[in-house]
Amino acid sequence: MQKVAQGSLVIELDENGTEQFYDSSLYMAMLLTVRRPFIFALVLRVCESVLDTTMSIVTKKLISHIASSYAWHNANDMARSSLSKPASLGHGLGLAIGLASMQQNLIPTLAAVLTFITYSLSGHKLDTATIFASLQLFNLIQGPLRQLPVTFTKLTDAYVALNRITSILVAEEQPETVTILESAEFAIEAVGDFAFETCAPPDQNHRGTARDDDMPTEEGTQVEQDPFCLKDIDLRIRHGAFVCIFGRIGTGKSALLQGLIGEMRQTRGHVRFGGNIGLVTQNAWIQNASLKENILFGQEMDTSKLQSVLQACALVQLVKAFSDGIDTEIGERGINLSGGQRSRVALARAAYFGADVILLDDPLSAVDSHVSSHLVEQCFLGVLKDKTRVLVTHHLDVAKHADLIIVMDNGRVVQQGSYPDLASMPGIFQILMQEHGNLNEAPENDLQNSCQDDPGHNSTLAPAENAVSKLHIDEERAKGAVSWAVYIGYLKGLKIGGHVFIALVSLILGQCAQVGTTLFLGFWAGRSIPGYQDGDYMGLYAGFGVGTAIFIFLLHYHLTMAGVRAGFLMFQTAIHHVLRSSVTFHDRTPSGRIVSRLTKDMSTVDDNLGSLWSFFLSQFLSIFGAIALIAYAYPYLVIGFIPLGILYIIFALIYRHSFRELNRIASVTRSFVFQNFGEQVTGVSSIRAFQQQKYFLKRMSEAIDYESRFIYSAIVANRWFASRLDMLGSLLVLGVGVFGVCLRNSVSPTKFAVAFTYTLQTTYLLCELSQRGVWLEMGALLLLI
Ligand SMILES: Nc1ncnc2c1ncn2[C@@H]1O[C@H](COP(=O)(O)OP(=O)(O)OP(=O)(O)O)[C@@H](O)[C@H]1O
Repeated sequence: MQKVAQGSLVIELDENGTEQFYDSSLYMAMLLTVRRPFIFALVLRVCESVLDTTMSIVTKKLISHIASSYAWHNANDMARSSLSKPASLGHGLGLAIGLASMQQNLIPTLAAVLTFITYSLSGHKLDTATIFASLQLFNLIQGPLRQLPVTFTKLTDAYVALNRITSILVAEEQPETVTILESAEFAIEAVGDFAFETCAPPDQNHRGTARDDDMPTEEGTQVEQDPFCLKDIDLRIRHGAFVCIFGRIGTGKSALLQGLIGEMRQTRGHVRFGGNIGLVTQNAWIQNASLKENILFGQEMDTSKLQSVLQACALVQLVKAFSDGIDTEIGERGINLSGGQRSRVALARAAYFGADVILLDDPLSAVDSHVSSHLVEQCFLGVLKDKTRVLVTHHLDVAKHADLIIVMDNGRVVQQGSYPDLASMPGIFQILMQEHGNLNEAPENDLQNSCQDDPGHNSTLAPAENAVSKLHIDEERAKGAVSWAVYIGYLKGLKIGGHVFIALVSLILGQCAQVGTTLFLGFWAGRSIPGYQDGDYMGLYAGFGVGTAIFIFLLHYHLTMAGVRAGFLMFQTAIHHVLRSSVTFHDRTPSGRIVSRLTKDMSTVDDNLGSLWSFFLSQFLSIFGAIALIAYAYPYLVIGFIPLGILYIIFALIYRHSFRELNRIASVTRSFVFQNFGEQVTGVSSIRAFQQQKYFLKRMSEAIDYESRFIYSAIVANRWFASRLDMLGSLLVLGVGVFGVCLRNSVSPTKFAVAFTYTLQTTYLLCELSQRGVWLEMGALLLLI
């Protein structure tokens, strides 16, 4: 005798029978199993491709399109054309997932059918002990078999992710070309050549424009194809100097600042700063945080310093205009500021930071002459007067205040010197001065006006009466359970009723066929159908097996098709709405949140909803089948189900509530991670220039930790529930075992075997059912948001 022990179950099998049985069953099971990983790999590839396409559409095309042009009018066409590729992939995906899911569910049934037929054909007699002991073994391998493709998928997933991450990890790192030396003789010493790695995208490329208008040259046309270079740079700027950089557009003024801070590849020479650096970029970078956090930038709060910076940067009026004052959320998470306001906030950040060298890339471009004069007077020549300031600007009226003027042309410094020298010297600077008229007249009045009008002179920061209230929308988080109306709306709205109906019918028939198969095995073992020979039993049993296979295929195919169709329709609708929604919506909804919704959350709906439904429904019916079979064997045992059922409901309710809420919060916090990441990528040059990498890395890891906290709590909730279900399952098995022993004389071994087999199965199914039920609700929840 050989003992096969699994948990509390010990099955005793006859040695000959066991070997024969193992031979036939293992070959069948292996035959069916080895094909599965390949199908799953195929499905995975298709999924990856769909997800990649979708991600690129959402992040690159749509969101950037929305942000840049708000082109609502052709939103429909765009959504349709953008989605045509994923939509065509969807049908193949439906079929592949349908087949894969069918295989997964079919294998235990088919393996059992083929095994018993093979066993019988090889001249062995099927009896109750062999049938139900082997059925039990099939049930036992069912769990690992289900896990196998999941594990394989996860492994492939990890492999794909690793490949992608590797390409980022092995990417060339930016060399530290910038040296900061407090004791250096000059505030900035830059000697050498610099080059961009690639050509600028057409919309950023000024070179054509500048040359076409002014000096079209052969050189200009040729340079178009090569990345822009700065050549023969030789700058030595003394501490505390105010330097202005002038030149026509696209001549390399901003590039010079980028070269200095190491954002261009240095092909020759060196850059040395005599103190720490502050930077204001041309497109001012604003964090999704409060106005105060944007200005403080991780520094200690100093109220009087903040007041003077706000006043110098002409921000007092702005602060007073908000009811939350300096604590108002700005950027994507709050109020969107105008270009001029953004650059003044960035300027205030640089001024508050207290860096020794401040690089200012055209902060005056988006402000009128009135505010410009205020900034020059109060900020550049005021609070920053002791710092080394390098200002790129087209405002030639600032030139007279400069200690040093640098003129750029075609990536070279063509002139440098004091204002009187350059103004009297023939050259580009003189031409620019002539083109812009005599600039010595205007600013005086402007300056006076600015001082009178500017609320900066009123030092109080209390909100004005007509202050704008906070516009920041906290990410909504639906509460409570998902109502049936949502599910019905989902079915109606997505026009998948036909698929769902066929799936339900197939499910019921498939379940009947499955239970029938088990019962029929009992009849076969007892030879209880009069006039039936072994061949008849075999034929009918095979018929049951094929019937089950067909119904399972129909179930999974139709549910997957419904899921895929629903997924694409929802995605199309979501994209359509995002494109058609008002400017206010986009002003107030962070793009990180939209990207999170349209990618991660949509992919959860795509990947899981269809298969979750099919698992949920089939397991629900399996449990009914199992209870019916147990009731058939031991009607009195059903009474014992009642207290266990009550306990199960209590545990399930507690679990469902916490698991659902934890996942909801995790989904909301995930948006912050996306937001944080997007924000830091946009502001990477500022972060590097200010040397704030550590501070931002810390913020990012805090955001990830915060999200993980809820994910781990959800996993703990899962284990809590699973352990309680294990306990209930063990009680159920104990009950059936005790009944089996007590009623051994009145109940046939076949009946006991059927009841025992299904009791063990029910335990596993109950656990799966509850967990998938909650996941299903989570999927439905995503539809609400
Ligand atoms: N990130 C980049 N990558 C590659 N090339 C770039 C990049 N940024 C700018 N360029 C190229 O460098 C040239 C100089 O651009 P830059 O921004 O320095 O001009 P600018 O003198 O500051 O013009 P403007 O006055 O309009 O700001 C551009 O014509 C463009 O082709």
